Amino acid sequence: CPRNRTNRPKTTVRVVVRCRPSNSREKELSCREVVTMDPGRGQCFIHKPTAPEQPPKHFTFDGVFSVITDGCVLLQGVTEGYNGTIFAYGQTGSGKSFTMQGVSYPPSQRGVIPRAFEHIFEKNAKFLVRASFLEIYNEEIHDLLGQDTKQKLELKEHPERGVYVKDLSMHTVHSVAECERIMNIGWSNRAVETTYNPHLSSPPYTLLIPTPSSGENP
Ligand SMILES: Nc1ncnc2c1ncn2[C@@H]1O[C@H](COP(=O)(O)OP(=O)(O)OP(=O)(O)O)[C@@H](O)[C@H]1O
Repeated sequence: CPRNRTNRPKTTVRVVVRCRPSNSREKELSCREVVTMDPGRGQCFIHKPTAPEQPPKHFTFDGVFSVITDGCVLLQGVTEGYNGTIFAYGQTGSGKSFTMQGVSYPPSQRGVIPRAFEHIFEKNAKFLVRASFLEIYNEEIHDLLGQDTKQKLELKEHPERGVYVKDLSMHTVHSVAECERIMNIGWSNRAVETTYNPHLSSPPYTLLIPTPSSGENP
């Protein structure tokens, strides 16, 4: 992507598309894959299966991935003191959770979150890291790491801190393993398993908020 002299991306918002392979249900239904990717050009092509002679529609993004990328560009900014957010957007079952969490084996399929944790705790990096994990479901906020995950939390605004969630628990983490432990607790406390649940009018949104601040990690 275009970069300035400090090697930071020029734009503050980058849109990256990831395409997942067909799952077993789609294979059983004999669904055809209609999306192809050109990661080199950051392009994504949609083919019309009923008219293969027609040129595909193409769309250009900041990045296009058929495999997981890491969050290092974002984390580089965070460790320099900037705020950063990864916003995973897509219809249910499109692969948001998989992209963020991934699987530990094969290593190429590890998610953005564990890769980002490793980047924060990599050799020589000294940060105090606290993490929160919340879910927004039916316009209610729940703390996935709180004592009572069913308790509704309130969104507040502070003149200096900005927007924050009142009483959201923060957990100090010292290692990648601790981050993974709390991430797993958070995932298991989610309200519902949403993939392929067409009856949900309002799907839940899950936010993991690691907060590095300068200073020794005690
Ligand atoms: N890149 C991928 N490679 C292999 N399997 C994938 C990939 N992406 C997603 N999947 C699989 O597809 C299924 C749906 O993915 P996932 O649960 O991440 O979707 P989602 O967008 O988070 O859905 P929801 O909004 O319903 O929570 C899962 O079984 C997941 O393992």
